[in-house]
Parts: sequence; C-alpha cells; structure tokens
Amino acid sequence: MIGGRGSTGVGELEIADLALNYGGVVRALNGVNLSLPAGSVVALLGPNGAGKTSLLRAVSGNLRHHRASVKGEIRYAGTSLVGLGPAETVRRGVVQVPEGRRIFASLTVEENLTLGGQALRSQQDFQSAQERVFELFPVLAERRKQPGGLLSGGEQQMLAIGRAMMASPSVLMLDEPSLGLAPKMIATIADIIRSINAMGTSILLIEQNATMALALAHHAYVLGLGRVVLSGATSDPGLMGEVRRLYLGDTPHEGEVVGKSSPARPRPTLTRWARS
Ligand SMILES: Nc1ncnc2c1ncn2[C@@H]1O[C@H](COP(=O)(O)OP(=O)(O)OP(=O)(O)O)[C@@H](O)[C@H]1O
Repeated sequence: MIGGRGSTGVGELEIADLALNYGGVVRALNGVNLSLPAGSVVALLGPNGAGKTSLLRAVSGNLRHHRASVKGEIRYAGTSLVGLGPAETVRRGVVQVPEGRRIFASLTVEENLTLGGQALRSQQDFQSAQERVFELFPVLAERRKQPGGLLSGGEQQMLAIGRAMMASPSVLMLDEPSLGLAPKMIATIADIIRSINAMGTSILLIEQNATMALALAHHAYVLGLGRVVLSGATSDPGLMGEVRRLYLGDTPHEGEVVGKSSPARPRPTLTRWARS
C-alpha cells in the first residue's frame, strides 16, 4: 500500500476495505483497497459490472439516487470522505467526470463551465479557472457561445473534463472518457489527461480501453466482481503481462497510439493549477 491509512495529503487518496451495497441486495464492492498517490495516474480496469463506477460513486458521494450503503474508509487530505455529499467532496478538491459526458446540451459551453466553477470562492478564481480551461481546450474558447449539444462527441468530452477542471481539482476521476470516441480523438483525450496530470492533478481513470489506460497510468488495479484481483505499477513487466493475459482483449490499433512513447503533440504551455 502506498502511504499509510490516515496519512493522506493533498492529491492523495487512500481507500481501505471499501464495501458498497445497493438496496441491501447487490454487493458491488467488497473489501477494496486502493491508493492514489499524489501526482499520479491510477487506472481502474475490469469487465462490465466489476464495480468501477460504484467505486467512483462512493468516492464522489454521488449515491443519493442509488439506495447505496458504503462501509470502509476513503481518506483524502487527512479526512474521511465517507458520507459527504458530492458538493462537499468537490469543495475538498475531489471531482468526478461522469460516464457518458452528461453535459447540458441546451446551455452554452460557457454556461456549462460556469456550473463547474460554482465552488470557487471569488470572481477572480473563476476567471483564472476559465482561462486555464480555455488554454487546455482552445476549441471550447472558440465555441464558448454555442450550445453544448452542437459539439462533437469528443468536444463534449472535453467540455465535461473542462467543467470538472473549473473546480481546480487536486484529484480528478474520469469514468470511461474514451467511450464512443474515434481513435484519433481518444489519442487527443489521452494527451489532455497527461497534460492535466503534468500540472499536478492526481487522476483516477476508469477505462474499458485498457491500452489507453495502461499507457497513461503509473499504477493499475483490476477489479473483478467487486474485488481487486490484480494491482501494481505499470512499470512492472510481470504485472503488465498478467493484466494482458487475464484481461486485455484489446491491442493497440493503427492510429490508436497513446503509449508513453508516442510522439508528443505540441502542447500549449500550461500553468500548474492543482491546489497545493
Ligand atoms: N444503482 C444501482 N442499483 C443496483 N445495482 C447497481 C446499481 N448500479 C450498479 N449496480 C450493480 O452493481 C454492480 C457493479 O456495477 P458498476 O456499474 O459499478 O460496474 P462497472 O465496473 O462500472 O461496470 P460498467 O463498465 O458496465 O459500467 C453490477 O452488478 C451492477 O449491476
């Protein structure tokens, strides 16, 4: 385990013995331990129904409509997140980008971003958060007055990530950001995730596209039926071999090069924005 229970600092998340039940019937998570070290990218892999989204819901506090009960510990920056609602979790610096993007189609790009910046204290904080989002996603700046629903799927994913980044998170949790996107757009989203991490934000990344996730991540966990079945550093060839043998159905396709060795696209110079 990385870091000790109770010793978490900013950007570091520690999950211990986490269990989650829906309606007292479905046991979605059972005894899950997971560490997100400050400044790292951790991939959470696993087949459909393994419990990945449930883990994110437990951390972000998005459980209200799910009749879910949580046991165990989720520690962030020295305090427990268990039992906090989503708004308070965001205020603490832990923000989720939900699966399926869920942007507001009839609101403009700018209005969608405004919703993400509600926890910011001052107008100045809001302005600088928006500038950084536009720096990271120039296409959102170009289309700021357009309804979100007119954006392409990839641009809507950018808007969903941008909206989350408006809260200046120290921990960003992404639920299948590559879902439904073309290979080229997946590579762009992977670059964006790398840029966000390079600016100091820790990232917990759920992906069905394991090739993408493993290329980005420092550590990986594989969930199966609500339990961690495999975990370790992605630099460990033994672990990677095991992940591929156990789980990976997908191999990189041409045009889907998202690995650490892929040629870097020119990136704008970005300022560090995670809270410190
Ligand atoms: N709101 C809910 N009420 C009852 N059961 C649920 C609910 N949400 C998820 N489940 C069940 O909990 C288990 C874990 O689901 P979860 O969505 O967390 O898995 P997942 O790994 O994210 O899968 P996927 O990749 O398909 O999204 C599954 O058996 C699922 O059917």
